[in-house]
Amino acid sequence: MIRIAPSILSADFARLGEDIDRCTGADLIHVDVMDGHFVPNITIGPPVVASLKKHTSVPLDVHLMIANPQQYVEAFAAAGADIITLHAESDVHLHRAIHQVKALGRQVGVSLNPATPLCMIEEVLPDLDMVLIMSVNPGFGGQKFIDASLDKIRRLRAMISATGKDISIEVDGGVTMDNIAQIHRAGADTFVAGSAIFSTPDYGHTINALRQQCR
Ligand SMILES: O=C(CO)[C@H](O)[C@H](O)COP(=O)(O)O
Ligand SMILES: [Fe+2]
Repeated sequence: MIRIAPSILSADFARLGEDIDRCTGADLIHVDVMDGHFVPNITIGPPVVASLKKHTSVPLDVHLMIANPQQYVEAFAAAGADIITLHAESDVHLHRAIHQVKALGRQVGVSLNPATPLCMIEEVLPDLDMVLIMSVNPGFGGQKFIDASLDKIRRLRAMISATGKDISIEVDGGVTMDNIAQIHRAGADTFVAGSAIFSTPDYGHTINALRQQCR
């Protein structure tokens, strides 16, 4: 399975619906939620997710880069998030937060910053639908892929194999036409791409080309 998830952080917020419609072939729409505390940037909240839900049938992949995620999980689930991903660094009670998302009937992911080791999720890995490896420091689009992420993805794939469960590895940050095949070979199956898609004239064509690079 290969999933391409355009990150609307790089879309034109004044024409969000139109930009999403132009993402033909997208498997997920990646929604970056930033609060100005956990990361040094502010983006969007549940009302925008609710509007997107009404606009598109593509599943919404909500990446929470916020402090106290447990306080907001219910609102994002009610707004229509299909996958809710929290950062391991943002909640010392990660187990509770994961089970809060599951109890709301949503798929759950946990994200790790580039400096956070894989052992942070060892105890909760079998509970997860997805692990999101940040391949840039979160907060902004258009940054360069951190090459050390490749080895981290390989080690995570081995950890997942040992669980015997079907857990996705999503990679977010600096994914391009030039490196997506290498990231796929390392073990990732879900690819977030913001600037690599929204800086091109034909988003659908670029999504298809990114997928073809993995084949
Ligand atoms: O979570 C994110 C940043 O914190 C974004 O999803 C990510 O940066 C995508 O942008 P690009 O593909 O341009 O790197
Ligand atoms: Fe993201």
